[in-house]
Amino acid sequence: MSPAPASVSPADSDLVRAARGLPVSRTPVWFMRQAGRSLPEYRELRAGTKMLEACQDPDLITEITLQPVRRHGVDAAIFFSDIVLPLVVAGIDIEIKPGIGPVIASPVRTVADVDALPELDPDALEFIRTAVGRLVAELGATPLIGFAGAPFTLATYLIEGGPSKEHARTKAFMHAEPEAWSRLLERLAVSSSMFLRAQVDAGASAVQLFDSWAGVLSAVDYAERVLPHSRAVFDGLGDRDVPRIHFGVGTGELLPLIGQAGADVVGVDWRVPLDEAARRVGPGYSLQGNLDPAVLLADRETVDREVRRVVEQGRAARGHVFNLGHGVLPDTDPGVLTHVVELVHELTTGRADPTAPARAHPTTPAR
Ligand SMILES: Cc1c2[nH]c(c1CCC(=O)O)Cc1[nH]c(c(CCC(=O)O)c1C)Cc1[nH]c(c(CCC(=O)O)c1C)Cc1[nH]c(c(C)c1CCC(=O)O)C2
Repeated sequence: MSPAPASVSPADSDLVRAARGLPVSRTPVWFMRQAGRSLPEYRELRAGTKMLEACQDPDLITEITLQPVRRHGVDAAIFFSDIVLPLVVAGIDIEIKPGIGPVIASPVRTVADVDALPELDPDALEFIRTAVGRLVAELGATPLIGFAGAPFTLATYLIEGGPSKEHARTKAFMHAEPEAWSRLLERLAVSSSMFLRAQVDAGASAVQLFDSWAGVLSAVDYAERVLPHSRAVFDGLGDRDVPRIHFGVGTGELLPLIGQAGADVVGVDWRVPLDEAARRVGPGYSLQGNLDPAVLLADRETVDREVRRVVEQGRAARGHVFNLGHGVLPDTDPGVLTHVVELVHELTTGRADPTAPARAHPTTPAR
């Protein structure tokens, strides 16, 4: 692991600088779902504790968040929690079932269901502030990314009752009950924003808003019925000076819009190469992504080739935060993640001049 130099503060880290389009010492790397999933030390620590209980225990949150930073030397920690956590704290009956995802006991199907949703009390987020405070003290110069779920993606879980491929009930509700839809998303924006503020006020150095399933929408529906509510989440941060990352899967058609929600960084999945993504998002945004997580299951030569391609294509962006195009798959060998961090650092160290040729043969030892 190669920790950031002690003299650098998280606010001046490569992650924050890349997010703002400022020069970096090397391309920063972190992985969505780096905590949990593939790490044996995570499975050991989590054994016997339900996911949503772990997310409310400051000791477990702190330790699980730190595990991938220690092991991989990533350039950022992501707060260990879940997008549904604010809803759970508000009193909605949700369980995260292993291998499935969030399951809602009483799905939101009617206008009355929307109006009956409980509100989140900011005082109930004290454990979040405690955990973030501890983490920031432990992390030193490594930035902590706070996160929340975007209103649309949260609405899909509430309306479908659990994970879904088509999101048909969600889209039907959006079209059939436009007023209740907008009330639902407004309320979700309030709780996601509160969740983000709790993390930032306790010391998180950047935030990511996950609109994982926004890619199922047309650009028109997204622009009219979803984007304003995502913008409300970011607006709720007021003048808190932290970079804002906004990510969704399958958002190729939405890339020109995603940034307009108020992002500094647009997260891109593997479907659109980063040089093309840079054209689609337009000037004024950095990019995050976009190695296909499935590539990490391939041989080392393939991994290296794809990492190099992403690094090269990322040079088209104002700033590049290296990441996967979606979360780490559970079967991923943690050793490969560590290798990717090392390779990206090696390929980009001392490459302040983006036109300089990449080294053909990195010295990273084979597995
Ligand atoms: C859609 C979504 C959810 N949760 C999240 C999203 C957006 C990101 C994305 O698109 O992947 C966000 C999330 N969930 C989790 C984190 C922690 C930080 C990190 O990224 O490392 C983050 C940022 C922990 C988690 N969230 C979950 C786990 C696995 C549960 C476990 O370890 O028992 C973890 C570590 C559970 C979860 N929670 C959710 C799903 C779909 C699942 C997967 C179920 C499974 O595959 O087991 C909802």
